[in-house]
Amino acid sequence: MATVLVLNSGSSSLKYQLVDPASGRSVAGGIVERIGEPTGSATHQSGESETGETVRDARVPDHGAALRLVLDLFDEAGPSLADAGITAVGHRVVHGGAVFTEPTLVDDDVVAAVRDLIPLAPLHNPAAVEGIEVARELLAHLPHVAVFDTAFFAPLPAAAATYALDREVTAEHGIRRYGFHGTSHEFVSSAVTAHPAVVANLTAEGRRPESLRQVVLHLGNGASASAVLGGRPVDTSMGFTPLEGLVMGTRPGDLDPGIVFHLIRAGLSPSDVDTLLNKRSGLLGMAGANDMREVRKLADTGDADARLALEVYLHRLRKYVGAYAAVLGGIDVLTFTAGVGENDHRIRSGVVRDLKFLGLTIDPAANEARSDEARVVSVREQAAPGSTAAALPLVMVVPTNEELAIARQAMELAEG
Ligand SMILES: Nc1ncnc2c1ncn2[C@@H]1O[C@H](COP(=O)(O)OP(=O)(O)O)[C@@H](O)[C@H]1O
Ligand SMILES: CC(=O)OP(=O)(O)O
Ligand SMILES: [Mg+2]
Repeated sequence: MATVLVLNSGSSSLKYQLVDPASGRSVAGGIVERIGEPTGSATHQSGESETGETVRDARVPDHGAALRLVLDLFDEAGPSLADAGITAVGHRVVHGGAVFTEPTLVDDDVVAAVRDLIPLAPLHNPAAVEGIEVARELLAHLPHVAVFDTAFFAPLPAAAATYALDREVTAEHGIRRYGFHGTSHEFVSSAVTAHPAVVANLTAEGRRPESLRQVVLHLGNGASASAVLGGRPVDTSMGFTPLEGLVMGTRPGDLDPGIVFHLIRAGLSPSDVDTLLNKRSGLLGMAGANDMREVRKLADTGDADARLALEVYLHRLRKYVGAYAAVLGGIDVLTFTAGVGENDHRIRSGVVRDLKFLGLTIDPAANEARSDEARVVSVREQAAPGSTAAALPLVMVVPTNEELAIARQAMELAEG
């Protein structure tokens, strides 16, 4: 067996998985949480069953310490990394700027370039740099591959990627829409294109996959939407940084830039505003909790702030789906993914409920059923007489797997 160790360094967490890219199986994995806070914890899963779980509470000062803890957990709870057939380490890097549009073998120059991009992704790139540096030290015998969130969106059409600013300023500062969560948008939109219900529809209608119009909603702690035509991105909601677009756990998404100047003139420093927008806004700012499960709980007990936060969240989503329907000239498949998108059926029905004019529907039983599989949750009208496939447009739930996508790309590059 040949495996890849995938590291996803977040601002305060380190997620990791040992993946067999050939079978898609996750051999082991886990998460170190609350890095840099007074109390941290690690949860390590040494197999696919719940029983193989080891939990360790400890203060974890930085991402280097987190990786050391992970390697200790592999030593103690297994599986042994020495016998796991690791061929590469894959690193998720959020911002690749204009420099990185493909998975890249890491050397000192690559680390330096990722460090130079820190101002564009202050919540994400510092952790990636730290994770890569420590991993290269502790796992020096292995090739390290960086996979960038921005890569999938590099071919965005100029009309979507360009900000309507002074062209000299945009050129001098590299200002454009880069887009993020690209590994997830690519993985999910490809899974949709290959899904039997979609293939059957295209065949029944005599259409080629190149004409498939998709909107993908990646709703996790960070959240983004993409419009994808025949597998190529044509628009996305995150922009120069991962701040723009949808309402997120701690980020506001779209915002009048005039608010920033107003707050600075009112006495906040640029770094205060940065912290406000990256860490204290979104669901957390409006409702006091960044986790959708907690916001729901509060709303269900009648908390007015939480109810408003949910309305703002849904309103923004409907706006983007409508906008992307206009960009694509219609929607064939609307897909929900990531923590909120995969698990919260009320968000899904809340988005689709008012989009009947686009032909989008929701089947309550299918929508509320629990499953880890890619599935159709819209009403299953027949695509053609005698066909078992539901007619387009479809609403789908497709679990994302950024780790598997990174593992495949890292393996491909490492094996040359
Ligand atoms: N059962 C659930 N119902 C609603 N929301 C959920 C559920 N499980 C997880 N979430 C949401 O998903 C988020 C995490 O999503 P995830 O895709 O793992 O994000 P990230 O990769 O950004 O950490 C949580 O913050 C929470 O808001
Ligand atoms: C780019 C981004 O927002 O990533 P995450 O959702 O992991 O915070
Ligand atoms: Mg994520």
